Amino acid sequence: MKILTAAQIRAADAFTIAQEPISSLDLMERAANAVVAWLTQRHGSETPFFVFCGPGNNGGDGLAVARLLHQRGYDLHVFLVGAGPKQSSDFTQNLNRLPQEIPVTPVTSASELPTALPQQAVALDALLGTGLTRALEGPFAQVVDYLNQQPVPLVSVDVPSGLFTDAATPAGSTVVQADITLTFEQPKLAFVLPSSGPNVGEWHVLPIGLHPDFLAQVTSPYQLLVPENVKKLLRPRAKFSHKGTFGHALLAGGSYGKMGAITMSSQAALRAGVGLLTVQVPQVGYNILQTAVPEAMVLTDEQADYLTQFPEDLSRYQCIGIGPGLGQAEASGLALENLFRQKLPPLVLDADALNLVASNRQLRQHLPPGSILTPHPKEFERLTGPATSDDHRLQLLQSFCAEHDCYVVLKGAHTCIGTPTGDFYFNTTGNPGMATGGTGDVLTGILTGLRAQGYSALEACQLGVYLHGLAGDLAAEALGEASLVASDVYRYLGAALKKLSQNP
Ligand SMILES: NC(=O)C1=CN([C@@H]2O[C@H](COP(=O)(O)OP(=O)(O)OC[C@H]3O[C@@H](n4cnc5c(N)ncnc54)[C@H](OP(=O)(O)O)[C@@H]3O)[C@@H](O)[C@H]2O)[C@@H](O)CC1
Ligand SMILES: [K+]
Repeated sequence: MKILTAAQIRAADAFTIAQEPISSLDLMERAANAVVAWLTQRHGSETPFFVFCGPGNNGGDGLAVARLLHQRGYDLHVFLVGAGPKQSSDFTQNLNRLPQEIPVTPVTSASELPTALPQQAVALDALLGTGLTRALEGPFAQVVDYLNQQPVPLVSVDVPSGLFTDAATPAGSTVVQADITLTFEQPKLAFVLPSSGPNVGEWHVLPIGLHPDFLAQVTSPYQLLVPENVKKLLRPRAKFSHKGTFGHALLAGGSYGKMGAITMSSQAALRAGVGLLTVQVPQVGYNILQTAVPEAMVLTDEQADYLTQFPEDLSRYQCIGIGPGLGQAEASGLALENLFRQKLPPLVLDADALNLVASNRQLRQHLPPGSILTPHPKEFERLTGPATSDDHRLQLLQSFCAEHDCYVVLKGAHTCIGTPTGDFYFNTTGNPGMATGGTGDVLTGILTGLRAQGYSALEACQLGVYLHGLAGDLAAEALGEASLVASDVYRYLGAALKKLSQNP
């Protein structure tokens, strides 16, 4: 699903109005109906709604929602901020359509607001949407501060007011802290970035029938990984297939005290469906691997406690995953240098393999093209230098992927896949329960397992990142977020694969 800029959404809106055709007022009515359908499914008519409207079309949406909720028997209170000469014509028409019984309070300062909203109420933020041109101040900022302090669910229409959708929101500015954001047709970039995402709360995309021709032809480097698209990547397993059909992966890593990491990667590669798995570990890992992962073949290093070599014949492997539990011994770095000089199958690099690459220019310069790197933000900044903002981080991601012709899976609440062509894919699965040691090792195993099966680097990233999060979601559903551990993620990988393949 494409993530569009405010300008592209305005163009989609204009195209739909001209081509469907539909009046802008009727399109607003459609948007309002979508919001009302969502709200009435979750809140009974005993819930009073307090609707805060700005002067533009976001405020117009709020007024239409208020009228439609009133028609369905809800108790409504409307507050207007900034109405006057600037109000849009659809706002004015919806204000005129508002039934007399709904109390309307114009607000020029916070002192005109009720001391506190009743606890059973829901507040609707329809102050400003995609038409925001500057940081909030005056009555807008006061009302937003007030709303952020109310002990009631705060639902933003389209965008939390004060949040810039596709540019950095100025530091320290006042922004609605929404519990829920109901956004129209397409998600916005600010929703998936770490500094603005928390303002959006839980967000839902409500389709409002913007013209499919426009949405099909508009281009965006930013995409969301959604099940409908990810599912298409899955390859069914044919009846006459055998273990050789599904590739042979090599995982290399582990060191004294860190054998769990490579063990979990191994489990995950197998659960991701790889045909054969060989694991290269230091001697200390031999018994551990053979016992914990009997399905894997194990090769041991000359060294007892850390890796100093890779197998000589690499031609039998369709993908090599390196890094989980590796440690940063100098000899391990040298082994990587030697490896990068060879003709190699596709690589997945994680954890200490990334730290070794970050601290060694040689390694960075000889990074094999087409590799997949899976850093968390700190590891990423070790590779690229510090990011000063979310936007800057995306720029660094784009230039790193282009320069090294590689794929970077930048881990986070909405993990972002960067590609050599400058595209970004944001994940939609996963939960805070997965912020626990070892989930990254599981991801490395999944990616290695998929890549070895013949999925392209981009396909493996999209499928792997989505399934990893989905497995975490299924595990959290069964066990709760707090108790979730990394091994739960690979244990639920089968269920995730099944769920994705059955997605309608
Ligand atoms: N996409 C779609 O298809 C559909 C979109 N729809 C809805 O339309 C919304 C976009 O509407 P919109 O363009 O009228 O902009 P909106 O956000 O209401 O604000 C503009 C007004 O605010 C003002 N203003 C700006 N910044 C300000 C500030 N900091 N402090 C104070 N004032 C500020 C600005 O005037 P300015 O002062 O900048 O000249 C102008 O008066 C969108 O989010 C969605 O809800 C649906 O109805 C149906 C279909
Ligand atoms: K809003």
